[in-house]
Amino acid sequence: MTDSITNIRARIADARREAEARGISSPRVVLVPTMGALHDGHLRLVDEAKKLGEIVVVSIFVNPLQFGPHEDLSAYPRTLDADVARLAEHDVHLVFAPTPAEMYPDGDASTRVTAGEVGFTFEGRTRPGHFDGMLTVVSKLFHIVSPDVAVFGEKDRQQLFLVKRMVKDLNVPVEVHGVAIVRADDGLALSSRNAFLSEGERRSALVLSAALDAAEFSQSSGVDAALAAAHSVLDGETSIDLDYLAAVDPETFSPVDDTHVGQAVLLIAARVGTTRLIDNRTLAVS
Ligand SMILES: Nc1ncnc2c1ncn2[C@@H]1O[C@H](COP(=O)(O)OP(=O)(O)OP(=O)(O)O)[C@@H](O)[C@H]1O
Ligand SMILES: CC(C)(CO)[C@@H](O)C(=O)[O-]
Ligand code: BAL
Repeated sequence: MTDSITNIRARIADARREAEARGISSPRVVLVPTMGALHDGHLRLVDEAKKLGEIVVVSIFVNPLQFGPHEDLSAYPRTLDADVARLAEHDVHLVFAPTPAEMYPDGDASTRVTAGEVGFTFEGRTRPGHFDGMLTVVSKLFHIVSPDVAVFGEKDRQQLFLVKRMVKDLNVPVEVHGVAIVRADDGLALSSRNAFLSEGERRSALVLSAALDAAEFSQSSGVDAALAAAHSVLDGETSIDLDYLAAVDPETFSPVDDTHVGQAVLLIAARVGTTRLIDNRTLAVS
């Protein structure tokens, strides 16, 4: 039996040959990396991927390397059969879903990609090692699939920043494309982890996007005013446990102060019950 790494490479090579036979001289391979439990946010990434190239590959792998010892690795939702069926309905047939043993035959990866300073802030501060694990697996996926383009969601804004920086720092020949956050009608950013929320917790979780809405409303008064507006929504909200609320420069991911003018990204992370959620909004501060 061939392993899924050998298999996906052969299937991508076949897809290239088929596209060339149809007269497409240099078909572009577009990779959408995911951890599965697919929702409409993932499918938006797939729709973007289809616009960016002729051969779309979706990877589904819950990467142990990016989970801390007390995080939700074992509980993380795994719905592979439903995911593959949903992708087939979207005309995506190249799904790379390796086992941990295929990705880490030695049980671990001694060689890692490190995220540097930004990897220790915000998500990285609460989840030490998370971004090294994430960049290491993304790097492996890039080597396995050899995509021309890779698509990531802006919901994981720090991740997108770090992947773009890795590609630049290491001269990886992949174009990284970001996709805007897909939200439910009530404003909650779609996330696989939303499946963990009870009805009440889901209602409480709406305060994250409400805080970002308030900040956006005040963006013309500067960074401090935007942060204060967000805090006024969060203050006294006992049903969530705020991890961070901060404004960063999208070019550097460094925190910005009230003198900052131009684009700033407001980041928020909070625990709702036992579920940790993140969200963000790009503001134009003046
Ligand atoms: N609501 C969303 N809008 C846009 N992109 C999204 C959204 N949710 C996830 N993505 C993107 O999909 C890709 C795969 O993410 P992942 O499989 O971890 O799903 P997730 O919903 O972010 O799950 P998690 O609960 O782990 O945060 C990432 O690039 C992520 O940013
Ligand atoms: C990019 C990724 C698939 C790497 O495991 C993961 O971090 C995710 O789903 O965002
Ligand atoms: N969606 C980012 C992957 C993670 O939380 O581990």
